[in-house]
Parts: sequence; structure tokens; C-alpha cells
Amino acid sequence: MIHVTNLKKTFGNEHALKGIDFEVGKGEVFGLLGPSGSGKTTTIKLLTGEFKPDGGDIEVNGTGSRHFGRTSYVRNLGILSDKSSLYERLTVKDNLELFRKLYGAPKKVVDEVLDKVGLADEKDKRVSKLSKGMKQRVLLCKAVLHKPDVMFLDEPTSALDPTTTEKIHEMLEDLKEEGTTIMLTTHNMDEATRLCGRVAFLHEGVIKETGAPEVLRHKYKRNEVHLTYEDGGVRTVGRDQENGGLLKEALFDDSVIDIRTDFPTLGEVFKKVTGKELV
Ligand SMILES: Nc1ncnc2c1ncn2[C@@H]1O[C@H](COP(=O)(O)OP(=O)(O)OP(=O)(O)O)[C@@H](O)[C@H]1O
Repeated sequence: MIHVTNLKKTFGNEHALKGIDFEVGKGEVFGLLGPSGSGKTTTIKLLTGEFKPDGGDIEVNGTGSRHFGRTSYVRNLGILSDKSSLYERLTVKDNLELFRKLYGAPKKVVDEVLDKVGLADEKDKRVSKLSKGMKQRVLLCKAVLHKPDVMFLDEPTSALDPTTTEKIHEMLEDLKEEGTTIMLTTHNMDEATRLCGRVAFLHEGVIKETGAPEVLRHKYKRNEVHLTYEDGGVRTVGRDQENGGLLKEALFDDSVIDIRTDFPTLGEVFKKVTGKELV
């Protein structure tokens, strides 16, 4: 659904993207993970036609980047970015009705999407009276009501409270179930682990690693086993032939209360690969 080859973007002397490659399959949720300034938003803006590439190729749903300026291209996408906005003086429902008519979507979708993000009771409120988290949920409704095949979400939950984040995650999981192709950017490793089938680690405009979160966690795990004893003592041994007998004995040793392998979080893997924290 999304093909990106040797994509480059420069701002003056700043090489924001130094030639990145990735593919996103139909129905896949793909996460671009990276710290601030790594090039995540630039990538999304190139894919949605807001920026023009300085090199490389992009194709989204069969459309090449030279056609991204066409209204027909953007209308078939679902976009949630820092540029997404609502009419503050209109109610939630009137805002969504406006976009529904623009997209020619069926009337019932407005209530359906509001219900999904838990905002059915707020539909007659003016947008100017909503909290930040509520606005973000309405923006997500706006991005999905025409049931786009591809969605680009730039940090969909950044700086939101846990309840709003959970609601947004539930909605994204529903979209994933329905087979929507989603590309999102995030600093949040839990979000990426929960939602993404595959992630790419972006660091200083370069993709350093790509893969399924669990596969990457497995690939970068330390080959160690921690044995915790009932007196609180912890013994760490290599998970190898040499310690085979000891580990087998530990399984049946009543004084061993916990046996644990090191399974790093995605954030720890990111640090291992790039030397940088994901925040
Ligand atoms: N419009 C622009 N003009 C000049 N430089 C830009 C512009 N947009 C991005 N950059 C630069 O490109 C680099 C990548 O920025 P980008 O916004 O893509 O990072 P990001 O990973 O999305 O960061 P954040 O997580 O803080 O949003 C940064 O060094 C940034 O200063």
C-alpha cells in the first residue's frame, strides 16, 4: 500500500531524511519511532503531499508523489497531524457533519464514530468548550469518517491523558480489525508495541532497524537468566549449554521463587540500536 524508496528531504543545510526505504502492506499498522527531530513528521508530510521530496520515490495506494497535490489524493486519506483543525465556534456534530457532506459519507457515520470515541454525549457542545483530549478524539473522528483506506497519524496521543489515550487506542484497534492501513509516528514505545505490526526506528534521518516489536525485542535480548531465591538473592547466569544443568535443577528447586529471562522493552531496544532514548 505504501512504498518508499531512498526518500530524501533537505531544509537548507539540514538533511532531515537521508534516503529512507520502507514498505507498508495493506491492512498493516506501521509505526515510525524516533526521538524529537529524527524526521518523523517530515516523513508524514512527504507522504501526504505537504512537502515535496528532494530525492527518491513514494507511492501510496498506487499514486506516485507527483500527484499528491491533487484533492482526490488527499480526500482518500485519513490524516491526523498538528495541522488538523476544527471550527471552534461550531458544535462537535456540526463540525463532523460538514466533513461528512464534503466526503459524501453516509449520515449515520457521525453518530457511529462519536460513539466509538466516547463522545456521543458531547456532540452538541461547541468545540471551543472541549478539553484538549476531547478535541483530539473529534479530530480522529474527522480523519476516519469517510473510511479511508490509508491513515497517516502523526503522534496521535502525544501529551494526552491515559483515558483519552486508551479511547484512541481502542479506536485504532477497531480500524486495524477492519483492515485499514495505518502509518503512525510516536515516541511512545507502549503504543507502538500494542498497535503496530511492524515498526521502523528513525534516527537522525536514517532508518536503523525495522521489524515486528516482539521480533525486535527477541533479537536484542540479553542471553541471560535471572534466578530469584526465597531469601531475596538474585543470581544471573548465561542461558547456554554450560549452565544447562544448573537451570534444569532450578526448575525443581523450591528455594528458587522466580526464573526470568531478559526481554527488553522496545524503548530499550531503540537505545541499544541507536544509542539514544526514544523520548
Ligand atoms: N519546515 C521546516 N523547515 C526547516 N527545517 C525543518 C522543517 N521541518 C522539519 N525541519 C527539520 O528537520 C528535522 C526533522 O524534523 P521533524 O519535525 O521531521 O522531526 P520529528 O521526528 O517529527 O520531531 P518531533 O518528534 O519533535 O515532532 C529537524 O532537524 C527539523 O528542525
